[in-house]
Amino acid sequence: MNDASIEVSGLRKRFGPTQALDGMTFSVAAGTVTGFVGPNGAGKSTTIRVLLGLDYQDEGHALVCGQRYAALKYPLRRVGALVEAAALQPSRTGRNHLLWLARSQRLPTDRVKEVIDLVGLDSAARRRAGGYSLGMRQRLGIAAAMLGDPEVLILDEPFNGMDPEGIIWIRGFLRSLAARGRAVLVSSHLMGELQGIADQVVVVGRGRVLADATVDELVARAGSDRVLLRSPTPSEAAAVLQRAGARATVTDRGTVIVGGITAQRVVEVLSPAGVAFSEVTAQRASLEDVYLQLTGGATQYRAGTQVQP
Ligand SMILES: Nc1ncnc2c1ncn2[C@@H]1O[C@H](COP(=O)(O)OP(=O)(O)OP(=O)(O)O)[C@@H](O)[C@H]1O
Repeated sequence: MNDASIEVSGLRKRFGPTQALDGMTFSVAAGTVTGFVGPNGAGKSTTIRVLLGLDYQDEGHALVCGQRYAALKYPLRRVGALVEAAALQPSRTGRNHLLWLARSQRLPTDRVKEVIDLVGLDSAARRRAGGYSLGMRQRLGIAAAMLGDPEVLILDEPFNGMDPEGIIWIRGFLRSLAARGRAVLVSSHLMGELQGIADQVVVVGRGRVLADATVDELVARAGSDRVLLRSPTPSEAAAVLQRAGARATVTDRGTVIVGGITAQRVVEVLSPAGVAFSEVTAQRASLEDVYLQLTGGATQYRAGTQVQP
């Protein structure tokens, strides 16, 4: 395995009655962005905290750059992390916070100006960090993570509190890091945030990996590509398609959802049977659909209701 990487294997961790990690296993290669996604309580933060030596596993191992974080000689030069945007001294300016960090880690203070520019905090860097919005604090946290120009970046929910411009920025930023050979692990509880930036997606639930695949593989694995059909005689259309071996369901809006055959095949079946139709549209399963399928049984908490295990 390449040196600039993350390797998590068989991690188990219990907090009292809660099995937070239950055999968590995955790796992140250099030059890639890996999305780490799962519902609240799935074990993402605990995994990241163990990787960074902020918490200890009961079993398994968690390595960064081939070593335990605690064994790294110059950790900030090897691994940059964003774990808690709020960990700030509010009376300090953003710039002073970074200067203090750089000095305390024996990193060159010239780097402070570079990382401020890198994250677009130039205009706010001399203001007290206590007055920063959550999005600005996230940028400051990312600037801090970048101080040592590390090989590995681990970001826990960096999109939280970001406005649309910030989200676009962070997406481009993470891609550019991967293009420069960095290994990037980015957690999120929203799959959509990772579409278009993650090379690999590790979907987790209840402390273990539910899927570890590329975005395309995940969507294909779900096998839920569908065809939407509009016909003045939906029941007849559905019956003809079912006789041809397709799955066809008439919705309460009078459309027909067809599965198991392509849009072109739908046309080929309906036309000779004399069934009229006004629309035949191929619908690709979205990453969000796949995520919901994968994590449906692993969701611990949903808005307003607690789902029993
Ligand atoms: N210090 C702790 N003490 C007790 N239980 C904990 C502690 N830290 C985490 N847990 C529990 O472990 C489980 C995993 O939590 P974790 O924060 O790792 O999940 P997560 O995937 O990061 O979720 P979120 O998106 O909500 O941050 C949860 O059930 C959580 O309540």
